[in-house]
Amino acid sequence: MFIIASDHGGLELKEAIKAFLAERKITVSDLGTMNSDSVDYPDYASRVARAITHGEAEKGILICGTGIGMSIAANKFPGVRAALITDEFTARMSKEHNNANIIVMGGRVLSPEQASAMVSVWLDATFEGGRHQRRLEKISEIEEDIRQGRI
Ligand SMILES: O=C(CO)[C@H](O)[C@H](O)[C@H](O)COP(=O)(O)O
Repeated sequence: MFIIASDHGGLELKEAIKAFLAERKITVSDLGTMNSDSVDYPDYASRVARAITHGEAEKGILICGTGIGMSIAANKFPGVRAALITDEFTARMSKEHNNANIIVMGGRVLSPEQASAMVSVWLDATFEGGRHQRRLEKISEIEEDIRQGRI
């Protein structure tokens, strides 16, 4: 499953990305927010990140004003690799090197055209594995150390 969420600062960009994905016949589930009322980004980061942690979704998109708060919150969840991307290069790297299962963007930073191109690059890219897999395993070891109370 592919899921998306935003706060009020990312609402407009979320709608633009949903329209772009619909054009490409890609199904995405919208976990909110659904209107421009002010909300708290950790609540929406949690909806997407929790689903990734529990294996209920394979990939997600999060959008707030800058993308910063969503990134901080989402990366608290085990197994989540949420990448704050800023352009097509970081979008591609986030998959090829980091195997990001969530991309995060700033609704007050990017135009709909920029963001759609970045989503497209991320969806089409492939994780390279190899040395990058070794590095991801080290991140998983950090998570395990935290779980076991060693950190
Ligand atoms: O998390 C953020 C910043 O780190 C997001 O940009 C939020 O969307 C932003 O903080 C919301 O700000 P607002 O003044 O409450 O609209």
